[in-house]
Amino acid sequence: MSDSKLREDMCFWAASLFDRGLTGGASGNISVRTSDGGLLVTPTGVSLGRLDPAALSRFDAQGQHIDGPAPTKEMPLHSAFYETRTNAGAVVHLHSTHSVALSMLPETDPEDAIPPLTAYAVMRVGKVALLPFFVPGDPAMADALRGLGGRRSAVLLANHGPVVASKDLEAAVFAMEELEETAKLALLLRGTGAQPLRGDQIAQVVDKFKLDRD
Ligand SMILES: O=C(CO)COP(=O)(O)O
Ligand SMILES: [Zn+2]
Repeated sequence: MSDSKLREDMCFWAASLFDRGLTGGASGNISVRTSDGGLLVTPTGVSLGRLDPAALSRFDAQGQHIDGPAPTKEMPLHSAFYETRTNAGAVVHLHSTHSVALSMLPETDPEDAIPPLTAYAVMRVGKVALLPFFVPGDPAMADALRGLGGRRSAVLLANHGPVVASKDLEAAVFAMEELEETAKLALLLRGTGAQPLRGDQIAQVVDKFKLDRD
């Protein structure tokens, strides 16, 4: 995909996420792999609702900032995803309300923070690791992600928000939408006795769509 199309797509999806209330103010950030092995990254301190395609941060394949404004302060976290999941083509981080709420509940399983309630949660999100709280921009967040060895495509930062990596930007946005909707369902259903999918039902989905879920 051309650099200019990637820039347009980033602005389109960022505005779409912002307009749907999935992240507010100047929260959240996005990065996308370019065809030369570099990255296009949202600048720090900007609203995802008002990105300018001509004002994105650009990195080369060696990870050097080559032009555009200063990148998101979560660059170490984004880089850690690309390092550990070599087929990742995009990373999206938001402060979406229901996921943030779930990250604080004592019953949230740190190994499986977004329960497998629906087939699409299993297909698009998989198991989500809950990482501890870090101050935004702390490079220790990247070390915690590296500790997962690339086994998870999505993580939930405690008291902060979700981060998703996928093969391209559209897939990362779709996975993020599914993650947030599943977190919303989990909160709505709290205390009702509603059942997540059983192990054998998850296995059917994993088998049919040839997923990797360990
Ligand atoms: O969500 C954010 C920090 O976690 C937003 O930070 P940036 O504006 O630096 O991208
Ligand atoms: Zn954040």
